[in-house]
Amino acid sequence: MSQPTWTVVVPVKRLAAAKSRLRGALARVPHEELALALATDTVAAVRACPAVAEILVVTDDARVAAAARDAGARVLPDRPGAGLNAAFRHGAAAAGGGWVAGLTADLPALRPAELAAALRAVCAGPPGVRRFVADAPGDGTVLLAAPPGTPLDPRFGVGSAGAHAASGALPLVGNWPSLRRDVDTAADLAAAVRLGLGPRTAALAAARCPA
Ligand SMILES: Nc1nc2c(ncn2[C@@H]2O[C@H](COP(=O)(O)OP(=O)(O)OP(=O)(O)O)[C@@H](O)[C@H]2O)c(=O)[nH]1
Ligand SMILES: C=C(OP(=O)(O)O)C(=O)O
Repeated sequence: MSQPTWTVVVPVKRLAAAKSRLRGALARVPHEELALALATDTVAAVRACPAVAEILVVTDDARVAAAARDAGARVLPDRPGAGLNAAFRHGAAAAGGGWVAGLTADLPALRPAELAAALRAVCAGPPGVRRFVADAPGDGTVLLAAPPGTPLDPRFGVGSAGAHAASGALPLVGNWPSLRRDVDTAADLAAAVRLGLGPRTAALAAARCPA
């Protein structure tokens, strides 16, 4: 069987408001540069994943939109402007009915091979069932995936791993440290440094060690 090709939806908040818990994590690096680097490295890693046919970045930020287009993504406006899950639903609705995954934009250490392995595991799993990858601590979600004909039905937010499980999605259990390493805090950034950052975030971190 040939590998299905995926549409991956990546919502990104306006940079001025994004990643507020990370503010000040790299001394003298402007916060918006760091937030932009995280999203750019995430999108570049998705673009390098052979299972992915299209990336839909949902954002109202002009700098994010430009970087996303440069990295090969299609950009959608952040409609209806009602938060993260609404942005995921908007992207999924534009995806055209195939295999769809929602991914957070704060995965600067993401390795394309780990994303490919997770997407393969979805395809090999039970038909018609949504699957999710919990973040490294285990309570959040980095990836939610739905087969054709199954709504993505995102439940991202605090405690989203539990919310996704309660809504009928099944966890994926692979050893994918770079996929699970979302960066919300300075400590998360330090953990991502240890895994190996994408080039844009690495360039910022090289000058300034995270606290
Ligand atoms: N398009 C869009 N993306 C969002 C929205 N809210 C969060 N995101 C994105 O969703 C991903 C995960 O969200 P969080 O980790 O909570 O990121 P955040 O809200 O920027 O960070 P904090 O301010 O620290 O809570 C990040 O990549 C955000 O950019 C939203 O309202 N619209
Ligand atoms: C939005 C989420 O991410 P975070 O925990 O990074 O805020 C989530 O895990 O659903």
